[in-house]
Amino acid sequence: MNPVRLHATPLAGLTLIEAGSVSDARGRFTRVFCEDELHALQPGLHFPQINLSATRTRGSVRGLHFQHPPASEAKLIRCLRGRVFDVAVDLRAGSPTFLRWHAVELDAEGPLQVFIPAGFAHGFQALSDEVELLYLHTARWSRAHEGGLHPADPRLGIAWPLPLSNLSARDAGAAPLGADFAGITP
Ligand SMILES: Cc1cn([C@H]2C[C@H](O)[C@@H](COP(=O)(O)OP(=O)(O)O[C@H]3O[C@H](C)C(=O)[C@H](O)[C@H]3O)O2)c(=O)[nH]c1=O
Repeated sequence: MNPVRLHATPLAGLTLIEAGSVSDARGRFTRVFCEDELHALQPGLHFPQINLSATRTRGSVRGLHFQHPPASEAKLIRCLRGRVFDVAVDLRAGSPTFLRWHAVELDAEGPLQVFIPAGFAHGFQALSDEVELLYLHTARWSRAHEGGLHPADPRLGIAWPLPLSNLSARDAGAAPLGADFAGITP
């Protein structure tokens, strides 16, 4: 099996994971997560909740979401079907890259996954129809601690590849970031 490779990004802790896989005449076997291999990302990495979303139409956007402390969460994201423009925004109070975003294209055929540390907001745009995304969460979902940003928030300036579509009422109604927003301490 090809070894897993970790790639840093300009946002400290946000890491691209080139998952280990082996291909043969039958197809491909991919190791999505291994405690030992990904210990370097976060000691004691543990995922009490795993979610799966299916998005039907190209251009649809889900997010940007995060959870406030004490329910702040890191996420490991894997595209299982189609292709997405996956975005993480640094919300960590005092971070030198506060409110900066970074995006990566993930697709079901490639080895790339992304690890998003606690303190980041996450969202994605479907670049194909029929997208499925797998999320491994380091915290349980807590409606009381949910936070959200509008994907078109002018303070973020995210360069989405396609016109935004199919936002949920929650995402479309997300309040713009106030000038006084100082971030979260995960
Ligand atoms: C996350 C979650 C949600 N829910 C309920 C809440 C809503 O009634 C429904 C859909 O949740 P939401 O509209 O937040 O789903 P998305 O807009 O697809 O958000 C997801 O996609 C973006 C990109 C993310 O990063 C979030 O982690 C993830 O929540 O499931 C649950 O019951 N359990 C859960 O763990």
